[in-house]
Amino acid sequence: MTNTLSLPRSVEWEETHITLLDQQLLPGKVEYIELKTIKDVWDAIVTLKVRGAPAIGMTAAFGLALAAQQYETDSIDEFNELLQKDKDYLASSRPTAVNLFWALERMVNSITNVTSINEAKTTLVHEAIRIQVEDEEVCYKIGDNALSLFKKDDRVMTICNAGSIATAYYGTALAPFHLSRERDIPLQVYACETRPVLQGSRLTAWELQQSGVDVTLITDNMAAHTIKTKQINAIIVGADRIAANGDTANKIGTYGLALLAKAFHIPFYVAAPLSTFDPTIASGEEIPIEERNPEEVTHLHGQQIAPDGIAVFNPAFDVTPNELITAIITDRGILKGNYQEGIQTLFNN
Ligand SMILES: CSC[C@H]1O[C@H](OP(=O)(O)O)[C@H](O)[C@@H]1O
Repeated sequence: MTNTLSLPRSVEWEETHITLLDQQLLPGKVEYIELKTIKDVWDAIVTLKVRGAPAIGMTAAFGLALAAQQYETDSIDEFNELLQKDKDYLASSRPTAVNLFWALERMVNSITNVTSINEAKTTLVHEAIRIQVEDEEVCYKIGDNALSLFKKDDRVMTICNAGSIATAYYGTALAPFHLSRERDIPLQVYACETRPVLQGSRLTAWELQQSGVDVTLITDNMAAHTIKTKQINAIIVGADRIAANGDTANKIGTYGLALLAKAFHIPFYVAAPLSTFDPTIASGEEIPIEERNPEEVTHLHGQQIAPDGIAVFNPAFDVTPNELITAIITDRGILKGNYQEGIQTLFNN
């Protein structure tokens, strides 16, 4: 895997703190902040300074490792109690992306057999780094598999940001676009701005520009007209949680794009690592959908754009039923057809 790209990285472990790209300041400012406490990490996840399912999981893993370095106890049992408390605290930051809970569970399980406090502290750091390194390798494979579904000059639509800054590197839905630059398979990307937090205009448009990908920004309500008039060939999106039957939670607006894909008879792809699957839930009905601060809808960069006292519904995600998904692209291959069986096979091997 030769990395000739120079994409921004969302998070880095620095021993005494975590360095984080503050995604709330993009695209105007490319600024990195230092997270020195577990509260800093929790706040960064809640306020979307770091966002994107895999990036949330990685950052929480680093946050748990950082907190554990400060534990002052000689008892392994007490160490584990402190770790469980901090794990539960970080797990309270956001409810939908299963990567957060997957990463935290993996971190706690990593010290099951340690015999000393120092070994526990070192193991936690190494496990968090392993999660990040593995995610970069996984995203490369997702990009490789996704690119096989596109041909030269295809016009592809996407929503939100499932890019390099939402993962360890490369991204999931955006990975094929970054790799297409390296392999001279020019693609045209149409990025939905993704109200209300604007991950599409602020992050995806910026990220794809950084790697020289041909990207055009549209507002979310332009999607149908754009698919028709620009003859979009396919839609590809990320995921925050995929149920055992393939129902997929992703950024609000994704379900609408899936319905448009069906109406226009074009493929609708979901790109995701195995850490975004939740085989413990049967269907999308069980996926918790985060509802966020109404001010994300009533204000734009601090400017009020709706009347005082207006009622607001601000779900951050929606669930696309599996029957609207043409294929789920993973690092282990491309799932099509009976997702229940395909996902079961993925997790049994
Ligand atoms: C590979 S990122 C997956 C996913 O996360 C984003 O949500 P948010 O920006 O609220 O964290 C979006 O749904 C992406 O598709």
